[in-house]
Amino acid sequence: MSSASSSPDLGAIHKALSFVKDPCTGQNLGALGAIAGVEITGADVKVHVILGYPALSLKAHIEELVCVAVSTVDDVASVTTDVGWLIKPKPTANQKEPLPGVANIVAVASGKGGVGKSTTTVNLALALVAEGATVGILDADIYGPSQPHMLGVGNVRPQIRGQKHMEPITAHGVQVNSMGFLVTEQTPMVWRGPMVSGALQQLLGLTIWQDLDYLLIDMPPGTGDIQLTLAQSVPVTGSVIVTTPQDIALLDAKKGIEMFRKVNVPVLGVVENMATHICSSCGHEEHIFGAGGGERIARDYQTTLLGSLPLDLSIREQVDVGVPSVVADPESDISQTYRRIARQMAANLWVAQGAVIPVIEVDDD
Ligand SMILES: Nc1ncnc2c1ncn2[C@@H]1O[C@H](COP(=O)(O)OP(=O)(O)OP(=O)(O)O)[C@@H](O)[C@H]1O
Repeated sequence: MSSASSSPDLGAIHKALSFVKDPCTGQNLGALGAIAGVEITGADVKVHVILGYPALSLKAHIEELVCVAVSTVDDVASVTTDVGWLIKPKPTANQKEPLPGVANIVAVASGKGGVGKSTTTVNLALALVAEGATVGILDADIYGPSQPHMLGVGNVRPQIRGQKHMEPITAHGVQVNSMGFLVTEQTPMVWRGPMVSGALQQLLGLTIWQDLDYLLIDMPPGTGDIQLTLAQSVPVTGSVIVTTPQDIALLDAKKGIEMFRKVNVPVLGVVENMATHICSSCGHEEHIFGAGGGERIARDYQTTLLGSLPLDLSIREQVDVGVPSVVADPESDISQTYRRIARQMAANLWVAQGAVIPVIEVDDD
């Protein structure tokens, strides 16, 4: 900083900002189009930053990075900054019309059943809310619809509006509707892909979603006809694959990645669930389902390992009573991991150009 008598140069400020990297994408804020404005009043500078993903827990950190960078410019006396976010709809490869009230649809899928896809979906949705987004969940897991139960509203039914429209149920700040309200325990067995996709489209279209930045779809497990038809029949903007590090689950997860690539839905990354277990008596850490699987699959398929969750009693207990970890214990390591994964997923969606997402350093904030 030099004399404050003359005004700082705008070009020099932008140059300084070009060295500020967004912690999630690793790209500079200027290249991301995130510098929404620079106001110079005498020697005072105000920088407006608008990110394309919710980043409440990174806000202060990014503001500091911006202030430090701009304060090195000649003739700057003071810097203030304001980091916000605006989540815009991304176009989809299948060019389906966007749903009213929904900016982006993210399908959460797993090849294998029982790997924790629904548990991960609900915690990621709540993590996105905690980071400052408006979020809904469509429970399309016809084999085991569990979202209303995991959100503690298993006994509530959506309100019908004007004969056929449904109001989603809101729980812990997330809007939710479920295919479980349409099916009996027997129906999934006899439904084929087109029938499921028809029911899903109906449910999606007839639910009055309120200004969602993200609608997460909890997909049925598997990579067959049903899942492929689902992925093609709605305007899906991105997908996330949940797997355990076990070889058999990884094999199925690969099929999931291939399925989404086939229909040109960007794979935003892989979440490794039940990666380790820490014994509650002796504290010994074990890789029950094997080690490094998520990282391998992400590397082999040029996608991102968004993060790993441990096999932890609290995760199971908290969804069982309808208060998932991110709400039950927001400051815990587990909740922070869900929030980091959610931010990275949303940031990857922001920069997604096509089916292949570059491998990105996940910043440990
Ligand atoms: N990280 C974890 N630690 C401990 N328990 C977990 C974890 N993740 C999920 N679970 C538990 O594992 C069981 C299966 O999880 P979940 O229902 O989320 O799996 P899913 O992949 O959605 O299953 P499905 O294939 O039936 O849809 C649940 O009882 C859940 O509470």
